[in-house]
Amino acid sequence: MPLRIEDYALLGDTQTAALVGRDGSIDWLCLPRFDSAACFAALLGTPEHGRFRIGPKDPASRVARRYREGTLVLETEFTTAEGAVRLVDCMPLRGRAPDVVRVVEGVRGRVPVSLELIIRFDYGSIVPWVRSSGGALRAVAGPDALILRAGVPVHGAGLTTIAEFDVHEGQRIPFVLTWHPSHEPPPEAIDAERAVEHTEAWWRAWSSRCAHTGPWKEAVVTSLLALKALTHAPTGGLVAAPTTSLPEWIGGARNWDYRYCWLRDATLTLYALLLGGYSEEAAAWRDWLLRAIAGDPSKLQILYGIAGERRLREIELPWLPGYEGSRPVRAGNAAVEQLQLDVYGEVMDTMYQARRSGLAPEPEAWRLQRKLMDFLESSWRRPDEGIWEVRGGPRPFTYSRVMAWVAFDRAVKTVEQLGLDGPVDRWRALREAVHAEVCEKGFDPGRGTFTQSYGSQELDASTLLIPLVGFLPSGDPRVAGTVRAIERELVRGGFVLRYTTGPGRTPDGLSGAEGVFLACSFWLADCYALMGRAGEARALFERLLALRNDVGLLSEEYDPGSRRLLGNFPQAFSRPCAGRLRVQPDPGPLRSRASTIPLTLRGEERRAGCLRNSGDRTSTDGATLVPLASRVRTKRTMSKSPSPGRGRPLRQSSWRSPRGADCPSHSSTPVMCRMAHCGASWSDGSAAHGTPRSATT
Ligand SMILES: OC[C@H]1O[C@H](O[C@H]2O[C@H](CO)[C@@H](O)[C@H](O)[C@H]2O)[C@H](O)[C@@H](O)[C@@H]1O
Repeated sequence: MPLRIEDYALLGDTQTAALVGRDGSIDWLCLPRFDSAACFAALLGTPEHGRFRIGPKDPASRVARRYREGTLVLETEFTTAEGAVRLVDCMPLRGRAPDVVRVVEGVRGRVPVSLELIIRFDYGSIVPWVRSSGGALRAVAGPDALILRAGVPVHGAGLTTIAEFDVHEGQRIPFVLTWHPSHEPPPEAIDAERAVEHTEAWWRAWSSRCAHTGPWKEAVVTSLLALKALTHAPTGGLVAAPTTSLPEWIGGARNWDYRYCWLRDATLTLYALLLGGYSEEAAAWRDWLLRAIAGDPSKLQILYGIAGERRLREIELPWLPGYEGSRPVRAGNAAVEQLQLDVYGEVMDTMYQARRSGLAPEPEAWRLQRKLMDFLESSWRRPDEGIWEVRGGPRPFTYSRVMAWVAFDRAVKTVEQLGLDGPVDRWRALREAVHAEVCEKGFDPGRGTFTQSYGSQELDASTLLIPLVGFLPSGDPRVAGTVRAIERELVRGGFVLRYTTGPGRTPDGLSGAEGVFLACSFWLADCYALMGRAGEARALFERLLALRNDVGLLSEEYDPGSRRLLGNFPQAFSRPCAGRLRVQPDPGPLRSRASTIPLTLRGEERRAGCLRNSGDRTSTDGATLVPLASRVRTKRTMSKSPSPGRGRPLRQSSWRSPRGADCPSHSSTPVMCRMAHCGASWSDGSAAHGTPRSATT
């Protein structure tokens, strides 16, 4: 049985990611990309579906984990009756091939350690042929090959690779697992120790550029590191989460594949990165966006594959029993076929913010945006599937139309403020028409709240975004009424449901319940801050931070009853981002609004994690709005750099540190080296024990 979701930590190389449990087991890994089939899928089944565990042979009395500061290099320390060992895990930034590097360090005493490697390609379904080759172990099936270079002898037992060895104080034993296409020769070995050093230095150089100077710095940096790990460096795409089918309710069927790029999720993430000072990632995502959506505007999708692929056919993987029995396990996502009108607002706002941030203009972008606006002009009244991607049929969702307003508003502002050319009077008129219709049909005057869709009685937490996108000011009584209604009807255990499920409730076409939605809970905190309710904003924000696991990660949802994280993990949507709230740790008593500033909120920060308020002015909330460009760093020098430890160029760019020095991971000379191999001969599964081959590296 897999561990609790919160017991996993993330490793990543900005092309794919692994989840490592507190027990030292990598239970989830897709290679070579986030959306490739998993070679370790124990997370959604049993160890027999693939995992790579290194840990003490006997039960540990204590397990402590942490990322090395400012990095995604994970240390897991196990204390046993015999002493203590530390497992250092990372995925080096990729050169030619993806690697997982694991180093066991003896901390105290002499600790018996066991290794178990179960490779099952294609989501736990294929047992590979395994051969010893050149002192390494090579597992092959179909297009995939994995090679293990181990610092101790390993051997086969049944369908598993195992090793048992003692680790004494001061000893260090390396392991490197490398994927490559099976038709190609294995990549050269890397030096595990150098790779750890370089990976650490790379992440530290990246995180040291964080522009956030306010409170909760550690939470912000961890959040940004996770977001960076969810970006796909070669294309600039950004996945919603690196997992599929972690359930929104234990035992339930609301299990979805998030290893793709949602325009919505990526847009929200982009703001967090921009606010953190990471304009290169923002530019890369803007370019990804323009490539992905190029073409006929009526063909705009709400999500794409990592490189902009359009077909993401949803299938079930019936051989996987699912996380704690939560079936079905799905790959692909049928939401790709849906109309979700909010996406147009998200795209228009992203492009508007990008221009205001000083990102180099992209000549084709405005032409494309104008086409999108033409499409929206004729389509904004169409029923759609909405932000929550309901599967119960299209409806006139209120939030979708709020975002149509955002699209027209940002089009107008792009002309007015940035001097681009367009039918601004027509867009102004449309903006007004949408606003009037939403306020008339999406608002229930009897209850004083915006509703989920026109004429519906249901509430929806997406309407919390109304003041955050600038549709109405936070002082508007309709906003206050909506916040009150949501507090009354959608709050559970202090957090926010996106809507209520069950018979007669939101017709989402799905059965079963779900947890509270963490992004919506952050939005409520944002609303409190905007409304001058600083104490409540801070309290909710800190309650949300307290839900992060021991290494600072959040999933999509949470069950306040069982106190467990739920849903895909870690989820980009759920990040406390840089500057989400700039509530001072202790603001003292609130003063009247519109007087002096009770909360140190800046305009772009007020929109952190969601779309920014649109004006550059002093708001009626008494918060100072500061142009985004004033906080975003200028583009840095980018250079080609060597691969950590393997002597091949990295495909991605490196950065200079804030102080101008080269990132140490890229300025040092690459080393060509090989690990000591055991040369053991054995097999995994049906393959015969192989004769050791000469090294192929
Ligand atoms: O609730 C049903 C839908 O759930 C998923 O969508 C959710 O995740 C998306 C990615 O984070 C997010 O953009 C969306 O707003 C969420 O509702 C799932 O991907 C859908 O297929 C499913 O219908």
